[in-house]
Order: sequence, then C-alpha cells, then structure tokens
Amino acid sequence: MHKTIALVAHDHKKPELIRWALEHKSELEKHTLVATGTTGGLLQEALNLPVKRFKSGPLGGDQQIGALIAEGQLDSLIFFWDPLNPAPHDPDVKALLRLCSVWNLPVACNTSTADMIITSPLFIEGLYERAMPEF
Ligand SMILES: O=C(CO)COP(=O)(O)O
Repeated sequence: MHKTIALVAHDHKKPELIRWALEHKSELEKHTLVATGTTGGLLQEALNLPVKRFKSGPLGGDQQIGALIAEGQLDSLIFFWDPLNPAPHDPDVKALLRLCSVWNLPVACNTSTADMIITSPLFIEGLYERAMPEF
C-alpha cells in the first residue's frame, strides 16, 4: 500500500539516516518521501529518488511536517533527532513529536524502531488506525 513517509535527521544523525535509507531503498522507493530541507537534499542524492523537501528544520520544516500530520497526509515519521546536542528549534521538535502521539502516527527515533516500522505488515498494509484525538 502506498504511503507518505517523512524522513528527518539532525546534523549528527544524518549519516545514520542515510545509511538506514540506503538499506531500505527497495521499500522506500514504493512510497512518497518527504523531508526537511537539508535532510531531503542529502537523501535525494544518496538514494537517487525524488524527495519533497520542506524548509530546513530551524526555519520551520518540522512545523510543515507537523501540518501534514494534522491534515491526515502523513503515514509515518522517521526522525533521528539528536539526544546529545541542543537544537535552537527544540520547541518545534517537541511539537512535531507531540503530534505523532496525538494522531497515533508511527514514529521512529532510532534505527531499531525504524526497521520495525518499515518491515511491519501492520504499517505496509495500513492495518493500524490513525487516531482521531479525543478531548
Ligand atoms: O532540524 C531538523 C529537524 O528538527 C532537520 O532539518 P534539516 O533537514 O534542514 O537539517
């Protein structure tokens, strides 16, 4: 089943995300890929696949991806955020991860979880339910 997958990594984590994406290229190429600006440029070059690029994270890219979630236009987020270095846009990072919880969006912040999502029949066949938030 065709999905839209967002791929994002902070600077120190970009090599890890590129390695992961290359490893899973045969699955990723079946889907629409979106990314924050710098991550998207690197992925496009490494994978030789089209990647829709939003703004760089510090300039609002995380929020643009958050908007996709709120609009029901994203199926998963692979977000290798950096736990060891502070980001100037940390509130945006938190806001993006918060929306994944609000909408029950499959989100991976490391390679082990990303492996599980991209190989999961639940994900690939769309067998999980995106939550409608309750107030
Ligand atoms: O900062 C980011 C996510 O919070 C990623 O942005 P870039 O892909 O532009 O580096």
